[in-house]
Amino acid sequence: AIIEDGGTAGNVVANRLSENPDHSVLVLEAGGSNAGVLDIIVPFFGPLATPNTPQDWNYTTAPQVGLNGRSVPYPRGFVLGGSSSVNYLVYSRGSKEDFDRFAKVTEDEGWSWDRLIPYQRKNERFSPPVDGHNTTGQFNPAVHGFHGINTVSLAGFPSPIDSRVFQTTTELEEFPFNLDYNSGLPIGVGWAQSTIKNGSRSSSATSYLAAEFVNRPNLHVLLHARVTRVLPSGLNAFHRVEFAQDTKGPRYTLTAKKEIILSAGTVGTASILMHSGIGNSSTLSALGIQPLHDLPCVGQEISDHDLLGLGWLVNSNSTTFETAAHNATLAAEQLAQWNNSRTGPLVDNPLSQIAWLRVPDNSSAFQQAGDSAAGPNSPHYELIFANGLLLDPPPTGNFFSIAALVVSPTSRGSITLSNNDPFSPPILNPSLLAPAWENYIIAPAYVNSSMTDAELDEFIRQNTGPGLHLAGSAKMSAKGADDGVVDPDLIVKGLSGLRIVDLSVAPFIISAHTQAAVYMIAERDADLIKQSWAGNKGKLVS
Ligand SMILES: Cc1cc2nc3c(=O)[nH]c(=O)nc-3n(C[C@H](O)[C@H](O)[C@H](O)COP(=O)(O)OP(=O)(O)OC[C@H]3O[C@@H](n4cnc5c(N)ncnc54)[C@H](O)[C@@H]3O)c2cc1C
Repeated sequence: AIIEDGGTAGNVVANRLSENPDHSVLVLEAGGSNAGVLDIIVPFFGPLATPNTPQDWNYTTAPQVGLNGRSVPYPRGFVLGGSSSVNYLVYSRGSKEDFDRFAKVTEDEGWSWDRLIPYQRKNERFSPPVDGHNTTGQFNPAVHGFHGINTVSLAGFPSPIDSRVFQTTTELEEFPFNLDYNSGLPIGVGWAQSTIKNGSRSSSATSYLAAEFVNRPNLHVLLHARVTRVLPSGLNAFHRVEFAQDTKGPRYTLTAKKEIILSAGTVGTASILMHSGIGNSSTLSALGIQPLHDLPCVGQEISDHDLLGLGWLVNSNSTTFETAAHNATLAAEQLAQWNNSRTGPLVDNPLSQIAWLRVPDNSSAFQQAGDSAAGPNSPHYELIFANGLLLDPPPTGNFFSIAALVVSPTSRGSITLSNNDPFSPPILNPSLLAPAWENYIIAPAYVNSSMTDAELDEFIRQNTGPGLHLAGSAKMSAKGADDGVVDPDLIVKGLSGLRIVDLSVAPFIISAHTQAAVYMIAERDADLIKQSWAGNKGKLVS
């Protein structure tokens, strides 16, 4: 099999398929190695890994109507491990209802929460935090996997805001305590869980392609290999892939004996499909691309979360980010501590608690826009609490920050091509904050603001950016459905030899950060692939 590409999902599939020595697997990854890149490895530096770095695709969105016409950077991992190598490490699965909705629209119970639990466990190796503190009361062991491949942990360095955030849960009933937001019932305030192993990032590259796996003789990884197209191999069959190192270099072609598995992420997968002639035939013809398979849903109805970061000046000098940002000697000491013993403030990503919340049931937003969440136990918005101002704090002052995200958006955007050159970036329109509903959700988080509604609206539009969880450019739908791009087994509708395994297949964006969902999707589909290759449809082969 040829797997394009070595991202979050791609490496899962590569690992699982190469468990069988009879399967030969090649991973083609456009970016370079994740090894030795400090901003990737050190959890606290995660937000520095993008944007505009060598490991970022460096996309910029089209002007966003909801953001007063602003275009904003849209990072995606351009490196082995894909976005799992550059993300902010939050591990959140979403609600049970999110996945039960997947099962309903695809008419495949296999995508339901209950049926995905074994795949959560195959992925997750829940491990103690590096400082070895007593984690009783910080998570629910009953809902975690302890023997998987990808390490998940709680914070390993205490923060002065910890007790204050949880004090709120005893004082204000709209912020209830939730022992574990990864139970399928996320509503409330809980301890953040993150993809951290012994004080370093755990990505799909460090876990699923760890030495014991990547050294298998039947697993090959080719870096700096940019897939330009998938090519037909017969009537309605695509088993060939074309790739190149750069725009002027030669194009190479390889043929997969079994399948090509496209895992280039929501942006990359839609782009490759369309450059291959798979998409809306009339739009592709107009760009000079020969249409080969009419699938108008490719690149359509994508969605992302909206993120608004806010900071408050505080009368404390113990905020983690500013103390180091204002003091180069301290920053060097922290890095030395991390280097020497994998302890200290750099062992964590810069957040300790997360709240997943719903707009009150009596909000007028429901009358105007309906309920965008997957169900009554799924959040509309999220608050992330952090002990400092993320990125470039002012030269003086200490801050507390809250990032607010709309996690059940109604807005839908698109990915389209601007020309027929596979090396040109696509036109990326996540349609952030477009319908009024998104503002209704973000605004209640700040009801105490002294701003007028109009001023608040303007502030939100000027300061909101992407949640970076873009999903749904190659949606799965029920077999035989008129819409969608892939069937529930993730094979491209109407074709053989071509499967898509990444977040592009999500029929809805989930109400959580998305890497855990990608791991679940990939683990399940790896099993489906093994079943179909074994010609043994009823039985799991793993
Ligand atoms: C900055 C940032 C912060 C985030 N923070 C979080 C977080 O804290 N928690 C969370 O859960 N989620 C977070 N996310 C989102 C999450 O990481 C992604 O949803 C998830 O990793 C997507 O997985 P994927 O397999 O669909 O795509 P990716 O992991 O992006 O993988 C796609 C891979 O395909 C490669 N590729 C693309 N096109 C080609 C081509 N033409 N040829 C060859 N290779 C190609 C890419 O280089 C990449 O390696 C964040 C994302 C970003 C970018």
